[in-house]
Amino acid sequence: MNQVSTTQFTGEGALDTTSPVIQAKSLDLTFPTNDGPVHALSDVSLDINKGDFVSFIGPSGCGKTTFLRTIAALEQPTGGTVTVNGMTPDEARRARAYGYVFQAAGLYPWRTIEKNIKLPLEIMGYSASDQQERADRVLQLVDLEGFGKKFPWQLSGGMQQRASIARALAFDADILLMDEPFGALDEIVRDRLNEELLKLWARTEKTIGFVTHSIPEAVYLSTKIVVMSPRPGRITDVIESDLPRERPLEIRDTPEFLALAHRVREGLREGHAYE
Ligand SMILES: Nc1ncnc2c1ncn2[C@@H]1O[C@H](COP(=O)(O)OP(=O)(O)OP(=O)(O)O)[C@@H](O)[C@H]1O
Repeated sequence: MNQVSTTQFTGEGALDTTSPVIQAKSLDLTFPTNDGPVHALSDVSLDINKGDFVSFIGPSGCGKTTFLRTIAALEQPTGGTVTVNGMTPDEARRARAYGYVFQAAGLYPWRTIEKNIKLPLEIMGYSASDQQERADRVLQLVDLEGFGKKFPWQLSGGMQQRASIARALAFDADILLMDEPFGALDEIVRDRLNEELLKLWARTEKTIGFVTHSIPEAVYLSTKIVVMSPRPGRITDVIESDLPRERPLEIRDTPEFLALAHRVREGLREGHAYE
């Protein structure tokens, strides 16, 4: 049977909706340092499709952040290629193809939450009314309605991290890159934010790349779990999750969840055996 083509054409050129949103091919990255070269990524190839929630898990220093930063044009690969929506990472950054959420919320303490969200929009020259409309909408998306006039220090750590997610969403980018956004939070707050992030993902249909150290977090959130080896970071396993998209926290006690967690743990162990 002939496959129906879903290729669409836009004014800016062809956009093939069947091709991956993010595609890494044989990516290699070595940092030159005073103590000699640090080989951070080795032969990393990966396809991320539209609407995927992809987690990256691996030991400390294996290159998870470096991989995310390469996608975001914050690092230059020394070999191989990455494309984002068919563009180079640099072009994708200029096209505002993604929002980036860092480990620390990184909010300016002297600006209110609303003004923190508006800052990048201000720099980009959005009109005052557009800024306001966007700030209101994203505050609602992360359940921070009514907190826009507060200063960061008036909010809990979890709320600050939600504000930083709101800031990353303000551009309406289809891709959200998140580097251990909940790593510094306690378990209970982290659980709640994980639940909220899944709801946000379902509502907005974003494509998400998410770095974590936590096996349960990776399994709970992801449609695809990418297991990496110790430095130089290589991909040792890509696990497609068959869990339903709607996931109450209790799903973590099911045999299906535990089987996935087991496979991730085994993948991490095997990665260590390479050293
Ligand atoms: N700008 C840089 N210059 C030199 N070395 C770097 C640079 N950035 C990262 N590295 C090194 O590259 C390796 C990969 O770092 P990266 O932060 O990507 O790892 P990670 O898996 O995200 O670690 P963690 O889980 O601890 O955050 C590490 O050894 C790190 O020290």
